[in-house]
Amino acid sequence: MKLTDRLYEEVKDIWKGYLTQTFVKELGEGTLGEDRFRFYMVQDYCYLLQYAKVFALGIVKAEEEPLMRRFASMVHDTLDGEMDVHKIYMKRLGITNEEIASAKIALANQSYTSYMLDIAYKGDILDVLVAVLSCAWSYQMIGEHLRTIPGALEHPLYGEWVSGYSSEAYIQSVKDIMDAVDEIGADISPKKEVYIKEIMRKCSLYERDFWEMAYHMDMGD
Ligand SMILES: Cc1ncc(CO)c(N)n1
Repeated sequence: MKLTDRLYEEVKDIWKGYLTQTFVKELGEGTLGEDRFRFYMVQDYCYLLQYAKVFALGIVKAEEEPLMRRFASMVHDTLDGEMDVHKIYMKRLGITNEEIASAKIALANQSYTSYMLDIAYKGDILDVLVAVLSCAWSYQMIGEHLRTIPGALEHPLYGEWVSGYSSEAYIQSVKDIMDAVDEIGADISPKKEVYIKEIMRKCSLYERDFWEMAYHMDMGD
């Protein structure tokens, strides 16, 4: 079994739960309140800026040019691929750059991004990759699930989100991360495997909390 398969085994129960969380369910059904989605967009934009920095730490820690380039393209995929979806929504929802720049980051968001950055700062290349794996891969799973709901792709507001997170380009960017995890993590010790499984699990729990935070528009203060 590949390392990514073993990591998936660790978190699959948590991931299944995402599909029944109110934010994700209502997003798929198209009934999610626009105010909740707007809150999510602002927070997720802030989240992705930090997430891009986690990849950037991969560039810093990579010893060889080809690996540096792989992380550089992950930074690019985030800032100029995934965030294109956010930019479309910002325009539509009237979220300005000024609003983003002065937005306060919600507690659950701050805790999650601080955790990923902490793991990445103190760890190695594999830790960097595993810190972002749950985020990227679980969004693909959610996108692919929501896509099967009749009308979800055509929804005037939420269709773009569903198509973005189930697109060829997004799936390829997740595959790049998974391939790197399987290559770099091919011969790790049992002790190291326990350590990265814990990262995977914590990030998956933070994802669950992020969906809850978004639905309740909860700044945590
Ligand atoms: C909170 C969160 N997790 C994962 C992703 C996917 O990168 C995202 N955009 N936001």
